Amino acid sequence: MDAKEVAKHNSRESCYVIISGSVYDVTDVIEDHPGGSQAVLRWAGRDATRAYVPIHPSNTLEKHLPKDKHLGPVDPSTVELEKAEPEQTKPSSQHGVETDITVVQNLDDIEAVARQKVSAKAWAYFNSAADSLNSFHTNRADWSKISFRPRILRNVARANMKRRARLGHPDGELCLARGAAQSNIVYCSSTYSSVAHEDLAPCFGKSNGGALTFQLYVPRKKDDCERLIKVARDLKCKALVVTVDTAVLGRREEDDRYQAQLEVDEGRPMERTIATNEEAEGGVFRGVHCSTLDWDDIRWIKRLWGAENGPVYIKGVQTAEDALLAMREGIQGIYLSNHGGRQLDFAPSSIRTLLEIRKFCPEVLENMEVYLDGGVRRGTDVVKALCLGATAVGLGRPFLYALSAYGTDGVLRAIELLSAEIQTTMRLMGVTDINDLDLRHVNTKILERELPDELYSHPQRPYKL
Ligand SMILES: Cc1cc2nc3c(=O)[nH]c(=O)nc-3n(C[C@H](O)[C@H](O)[C@H](O)COP(=O)(O)O)c2cc1C
Repeated sequence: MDAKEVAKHNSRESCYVIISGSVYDVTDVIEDHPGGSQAVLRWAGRDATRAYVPIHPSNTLEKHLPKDKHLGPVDPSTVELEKAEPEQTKPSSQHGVETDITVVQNLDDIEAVARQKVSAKAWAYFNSAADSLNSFHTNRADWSKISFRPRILRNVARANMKRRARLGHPDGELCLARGAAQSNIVYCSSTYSSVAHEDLAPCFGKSNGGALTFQLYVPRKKDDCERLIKVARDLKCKALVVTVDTAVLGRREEDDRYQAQLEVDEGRPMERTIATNEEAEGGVFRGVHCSTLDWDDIRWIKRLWGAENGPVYIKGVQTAEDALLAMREGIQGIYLSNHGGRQLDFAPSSIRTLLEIRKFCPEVLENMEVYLDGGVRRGTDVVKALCLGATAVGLGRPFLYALSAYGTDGVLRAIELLSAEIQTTMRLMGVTDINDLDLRHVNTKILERELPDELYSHPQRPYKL
């Protein structure tokens, strides 16, 4: 096909794109695209290879686009070369000098290297958070409201760091999976992993450690949901982690601003659809996830997954009430998270939610696995979470940064640094076994003062869980 012919199909009504020398009719999938319709329409009638390839698993088109929409090769002599996006790559430091991996001493150092290395587009995506960034900043600030109560004169020459944990949350790429497997860490692969799930699974072969779990964004169509759960089951993922805090997508302004400016610079301003929910259709608002998701759906998902395949966890719990409801529903574990501050602004940090659970329904901690993430950057953060009863913690951005800065080596370095910090913290607290960490070892008074006095209740309108 001639590229001029492709260029005619440049609208919502008829949308062709060129990817790696082939033409595809993507008209029918515009509305279902996880990045929103604009992400596709931006490339309507054009060569989308450079935008598409880095973030999609290689088999995506085969899997999601019917064969009759694969329109065959484009005549290469008719394709105009697309201008490279500005700032696609940057020197590794302001002075153009590589920072050796041995120089980075903590996760913030790694983030600083990544910031220098990644494209402006990637930075905007990784770093962005909702609205005024309050949740994002609180996630880090709340850790400093808890202090330790160290004990002295204990022999800490040996420290046991092993703990039975079934879930963590580094975000998903092949290097992350390899790093997790090598370091015996649980890896939770995103629904939108840019590496096919089938390619991640072998990293967790018999001779390796760690475990693969599957994060599920519930799509609006039931059969899409069934298909995803089947993928997770077929790959023998050890747990299903259902993300429940994305009924609508938070507004990540840094990311949106970056994209919009790019369009303006290229003379193609975006459609002004952002603030309205007029596109909402079939129970979906701003985004592609199911906006009608409720406890009935969770029951359905649990049945579909099957108890014999491992636990189902829900990710995005932000109150004691919902933790209690999850327990009553017989959910095996909850994952306290505000999505790294990317969803609701002014959401509680997960450590605050954990403290709230301790205060109002400590039985949750006896009966369920409780994971958390958000702003975990130091071994001291991890130790505080464990003292308060978390089963394990997850990290999002730090591993994206580690991967961006140094590939798999960066992931291993980040794990090494964090692990060393945890050990040092434990020893300086006089603790030799990670399983001995408990409430005795922390002072939570400052953060406790900021918790509600009670779960809201009104004489005429009694509180409904
Ligand atoms: C770039 C990026 C992509 C993310 N993608 C997903 C996702 O696909 N599914 C999900 O449940 N959470 C996703 N999250 C949220 C993370 O799983 C995690 O909850 C959060 O990043 C933890 O906060 P932290 O980045 O401060 O460690 C994403 C976060 C970032 C920064």
